[in-house]
Amino acid sequence: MQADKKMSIRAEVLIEALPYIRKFYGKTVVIKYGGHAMVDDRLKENFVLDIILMKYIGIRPVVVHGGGPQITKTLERMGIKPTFVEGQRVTDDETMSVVEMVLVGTVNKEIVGLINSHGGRAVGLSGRDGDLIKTSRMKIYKYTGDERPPEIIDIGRVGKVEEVNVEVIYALENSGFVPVIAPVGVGPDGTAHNINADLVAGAIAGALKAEKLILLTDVPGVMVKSEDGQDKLIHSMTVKEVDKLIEEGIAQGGMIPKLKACKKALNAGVKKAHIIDGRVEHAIILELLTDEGIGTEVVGE
Ligand SMILES: Nc1ncnc2c1ncn2[C@@H]1O[C@H](COP(=O)(O)OP(=O)(O)O)[C@@H](O)[C@H]1O
Ligand SMILES: CC(=O)N[C@@H](CCC(=O)OP(=O)(O)O)C(=O)O
Repeated sequence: MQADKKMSIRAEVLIEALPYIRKFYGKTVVIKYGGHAMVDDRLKENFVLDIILMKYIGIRPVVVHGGGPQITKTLERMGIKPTFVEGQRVTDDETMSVVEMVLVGTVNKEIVGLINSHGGRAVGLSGRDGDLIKTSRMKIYKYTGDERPPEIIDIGRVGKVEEVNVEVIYALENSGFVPVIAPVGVGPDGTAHNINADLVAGAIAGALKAEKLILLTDVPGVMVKSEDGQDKLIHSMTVKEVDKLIEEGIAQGGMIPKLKACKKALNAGVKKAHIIDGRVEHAIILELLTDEGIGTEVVGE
């Protein structure tokens, strides 16, 4: 390709981004960075560059990260077998200390370190800092029959988000920092609760009335089996369809909290939520600043 042609394509790409930059200038975008999308160093670097770019063009990114696979690996090394119910980790006291150590001590610091060493300004915190995320103990109801009351399954020290103290986030943003939040909450007795990171991201996006919630994961989006048995990507769905996908068993395991997070965020006033493939290089920028749009978008009714 000729050099001048190459230059003009580059210029076109930048110009294509202009309406999106204008649209999202000054707006908050909550990004959930899932543990499965933290695959290798190159992808991690692409992720932090996207966050830094967003910040420099005037968007207000708030990062919530996961680290489920990293917690599981540490537990297995210690000889503890991980158990999940509806995508939530059953968390006893010993598991809780591993969760906090891995999420707050390792994963959070790695992301903050990467953003800062690439020219951004990030501050890491967990939901216990400044009482950012207040939680109660989550109960899971299992319905066993029409007539019978539901069985309540105890999954231990797992938190349900009750309140987000947005002042903590505003304080950091107003000083030019990108908040990077680990999904650990504080219960009424001051002890730590483990919270699914998707649900934290949904609650924070809702509390901030964010423009967008973007959930990065390891699949192209929400998939459904088509008649020929192939997995097909759902490009767009409304918040009304979320419960149906869960009830019909189309969305399972880790996809359940993602869809619930999208629903919660949209019901709280967030304009759009996206479930996208974090294994695609620069997935956030592709979603935010190009005409293409990737993954599944969830919109209001
Ligand atoms: N209908 C569905 N479409 C896509 N993925 C689904 C669906 N149902 C269940 N899943 C599972 O959800 C997983 C994503 O959730 P999770 O493993 O918690 O990822 P993360 O660590 O990124 O939060 C996928 O890898 C897939 O196995
Ligand atoms: C209660 C609960 O399940 N908490 C999650 C928190 C981390 C998380 O959500 O990480 P991903 O987003 O990478 O899956 C866990 O212990 O795995």
